[in-house]
Amino acid sequence: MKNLQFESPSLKGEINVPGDKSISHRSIMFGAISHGETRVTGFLKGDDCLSTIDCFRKMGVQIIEKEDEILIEGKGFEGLQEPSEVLYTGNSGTTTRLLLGILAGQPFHSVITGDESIAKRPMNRVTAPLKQMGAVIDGREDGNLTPISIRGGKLKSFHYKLPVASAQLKSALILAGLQSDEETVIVEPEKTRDHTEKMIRHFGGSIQRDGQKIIVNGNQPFTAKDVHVPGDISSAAFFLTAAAITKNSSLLLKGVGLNETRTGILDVLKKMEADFEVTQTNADEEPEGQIKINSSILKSCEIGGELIPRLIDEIPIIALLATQANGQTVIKDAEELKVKETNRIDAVVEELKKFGADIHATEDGMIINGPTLLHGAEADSRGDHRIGMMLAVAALISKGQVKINNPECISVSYPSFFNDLDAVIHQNNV
Ligand SMILES: O=C(O)C1=C[C@@H](OP(=O)(O)O)[C@@H](O)[C@H](O)C1
Ligand SMILES: C=C(OP(=O)(O)O)C(=O)O
Repeated sequence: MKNLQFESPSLKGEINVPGDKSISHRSIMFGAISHGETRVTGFLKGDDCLSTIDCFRKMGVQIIEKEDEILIEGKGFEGLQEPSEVLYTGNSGTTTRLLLGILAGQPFHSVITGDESIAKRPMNRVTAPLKQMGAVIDGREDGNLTPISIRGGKLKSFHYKLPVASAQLKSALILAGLQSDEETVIVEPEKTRDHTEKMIRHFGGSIQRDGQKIIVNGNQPFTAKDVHVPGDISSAAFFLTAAAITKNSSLLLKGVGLNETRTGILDVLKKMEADFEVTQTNADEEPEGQIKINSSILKSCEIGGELIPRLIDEIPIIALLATQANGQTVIKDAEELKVKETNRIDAVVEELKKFGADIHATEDGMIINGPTLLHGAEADSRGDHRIGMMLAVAALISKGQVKINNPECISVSYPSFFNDLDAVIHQNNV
């Protein structure tokens, strides 16, 4: 339980945003399936990414964790070994789904399982196409739910239209396709984060994109290459919101990843007329920059369509932002929120109602009327890191005490969240 109470806090100063979770996962995976030593800097030592390291170690990959870098001794796809233990993916959907794609091409048996949240998340979207490619997969509900066992092997050429816009599904199929002798063609309904594609090119491979179609050939050799992980814009989103909705705030967020498949939150801040400025500091394949944001007078907006995959993990904090915007904000086309760490439509709506927010759930999102004065509440992260951080930011503008149940889960994606928050708060703490 975390008790928070603030008196008109302002946020001032700088934050070095911790490493991007999606890129950190992929740095370990590509380091492992390439040949030679990969050095990763900026790696996010959050629980989810540590689960990825643990699974690859169980497959015989040597990974050394140092204070500020990770060293991976890559052995290629062919160097992965049959694990003698269950591969435990913790709370991480990304680890579970991408690993299934890698294991689909491996001629050995393994079992994947995770925590109680993972046990409820649909894996069919990945296991069904992987079975069609030739992997032997079983699990609860015919391979939909963990624990899942998989025996991979030779994979067939595959053309597949993704039924949902999911970077995890796309990436799992790409990782399987890389182990096939033939071509894999994937069509996505909407463009999702493209870190896997960028990693392939970074490690010396090739992958083509033609509109919504992605084409990848198997049997590509990957060569180790150092990876610099930029800061996670999904983590920065909590502080962007915190600064925008508190009075007399001015924050500088440094080292933020600006991959355009991830910057939907910036589009929303623009639509809401927030007072912020982005300066790109490098134009690498994964661009990076800094964002200066001040207290803002916000306007409501509509969020849906192609924007959704570009901000899917930011919706809980965007909902809080919307409680402080003038007018009605409508979030739609976001059914995918129901199959995250929690049902994030229900979790956001039910938890924010406890603070007095004017918010209600719809089939594919939520409707929020603002601005509303929030009051203290006893709230629950429900074991979902993004809900936990959203509640902590809500506490900044709530009159009275806020109690957050199970704040520990925040370490999944942002272990230093409360330290960073403490460092930028200027207030009369009660
Ligand atoms: O590929 C990734 O790294 C991720 C993709 C998204 O999930 P979906 O692919 O299920 O949309 C996102 O919600 C998750 O936090 C990370
Ligand atoms: C949905 C998330 O992660 P994952 O799917 O990897 O558990 C998230 O980080 O918000």
